Amino acid sequence: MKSGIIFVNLGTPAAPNTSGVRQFLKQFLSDRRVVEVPRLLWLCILYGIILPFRSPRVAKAYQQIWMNDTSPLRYFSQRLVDGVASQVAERYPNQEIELRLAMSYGSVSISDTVDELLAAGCERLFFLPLFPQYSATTTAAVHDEISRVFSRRRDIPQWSWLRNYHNHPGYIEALAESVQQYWDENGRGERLLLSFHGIPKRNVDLGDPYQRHCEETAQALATKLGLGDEEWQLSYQSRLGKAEWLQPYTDKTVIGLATSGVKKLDVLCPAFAVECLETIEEIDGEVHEYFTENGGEEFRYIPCLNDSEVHQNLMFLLSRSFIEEKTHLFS
Ligand SMILES: C=CC1=C(C)c2cc3[nH]c(cc4nc(cc5[nH]c(cc1n2)c(C)c5CCC(=O)O)C(CCC(=O)O)=C4C)c(C)c3C=C
Ligand SMILES: [Fe+2]
Ligand SMILES: [Fe+2]
Repeated sequence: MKSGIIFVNLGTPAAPNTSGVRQFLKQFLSDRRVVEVPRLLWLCILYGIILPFRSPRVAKAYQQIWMNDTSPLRYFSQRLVDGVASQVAERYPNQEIELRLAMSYGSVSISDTVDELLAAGCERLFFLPLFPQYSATTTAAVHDEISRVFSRRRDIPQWSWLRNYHNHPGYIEALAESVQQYWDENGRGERLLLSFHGIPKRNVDLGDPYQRHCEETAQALATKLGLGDEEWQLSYQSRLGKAEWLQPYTDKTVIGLATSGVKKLDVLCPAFAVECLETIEEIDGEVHEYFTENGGEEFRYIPCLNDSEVHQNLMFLLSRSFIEEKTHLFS
């Protein structure tokens, strides 16, 4: 029986220009899972302020980081999936398994990817959102889209998904290995800052487990690296709008560390499977500058897992339970 594995990332503009970014932001920020502000008020803010003013500014930022004719997010995600596909082909030579990358927003959509795999004869599908920590803003949005796609079909295939892997030993090990390798090559900073993408605090108050997942990832990684409480810190980045988001904020934390005399700071962004605008431009750009402007000397950004071998191995490991699952034998 032919199977399909669909890795899902957030999405990225089709082109690094104002119209490409506008189209991407429009789709992304219209999703009720992402923004829970009352609809009419939000549409006024989105169409009156965010789309006209933010799109050209963000387009410039994407131009700075665009690589190999695409965004780093798509580039590294695709290379990661290609690497896992090679491993799967090698380890399961007698099984027909197709691997694809799809995006929650922009192309290639989850809907087109499912259509393609079903047309190719896949009878079971596995979705693996590249969000280690569950949040309704990202993971549930993927689930909504999967449900929407199947709601239009009469014959729904056997399908499953991986909801989260924030404390999977393989994920913690992969992060620890990546940090340790960075330290082996560059020495250690005075402090390790673990900066996660933020969400509004209200979402957590209403039951989103994201903050707990981030804390569990951070604690497990610190334990794996043998770090004492004074040697690491957790913070939340990428706040948008005026409402309170999860605290402490990354920018304020970094300024605080610099002004309190930390000269050499290591920074890792564990919520991002691969490099993107929020890591390259925001963390290694803006936040990096805040550190040096306030007395810090070395801001050392540790890259995401990207398309590294440890990351490919982790994704292979996370896919294996689906590949070897026996439920399809009953159909
Ligand atoms: C409005 C609120 C936003 C929430 C909530 C949010 C949650 C969230 N996002 C990611 C991962 C990524 N976000 C990225 C870009 C991005 N995010 C928001 C807003 C929210 N994100 C915006 C407006 C943008 C676009 C850039 C900008 O205008 O600043 C990206 C990068 C995409 C790329 O192509 O590089 C990622 C990845 C997570 C994990 C998350 C909640 C847990
Ligand atoms: Fe985001
Ligand atoms: Fe941002």
